[in-house]
Amino acid sequence: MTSLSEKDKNIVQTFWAKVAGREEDIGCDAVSRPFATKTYFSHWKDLSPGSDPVRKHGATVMAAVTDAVSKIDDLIGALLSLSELHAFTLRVDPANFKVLSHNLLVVLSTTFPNDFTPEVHVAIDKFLTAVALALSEKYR
Ligand code: HEM
Repeated sequence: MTSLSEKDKNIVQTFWAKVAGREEDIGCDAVSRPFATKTYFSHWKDLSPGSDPVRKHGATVMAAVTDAVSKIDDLIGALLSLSELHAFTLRVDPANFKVLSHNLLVVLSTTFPNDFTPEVHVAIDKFLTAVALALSEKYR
């Protein structure tokens, strides 16, 4: 398991306080960026970047990530039911978690150019990797 140091955890939690209230915009932007969306979301009426369902889903994903920040000491436990959902019900290829993590990093860095220092970049990257790993738990 990727280990987040106490320092990493503090950096993630401090940075995430700035994200609060902007989850919908950030999530919408991150899931709008081209990735394997079409494969899994073909049942949606409008898949275009920024469409209502994309915006709503962006907010849902970000709410889950924000929740994970508050449970940073037990990410596997916190994300177990979501891992089950993605593995067994949605059958999402876990490789996509990495793509979404990267998209989120890009959006966070451009949304908060001054706060996204190299130190923050490393801590958030480690955190999102740990989230992706926790979401992959039920695939094994
Ligand atoms: C940080 C990574 C992710 C988090 C935290 C996350 C979180 C969530 C949450 C909270 C839901 C709603 C669950 C519910 O309705 O009970 C959801 C649904 C879903 N997720 Fe994820 N997800 C992530 C990554 C992905 C990726 C990478 C894909 C596929 C490329 C994906 C595909 C889906 C699909 C297809 C649904 C159902 C959407 C619908 O039809 O309404 N997720 N996810």
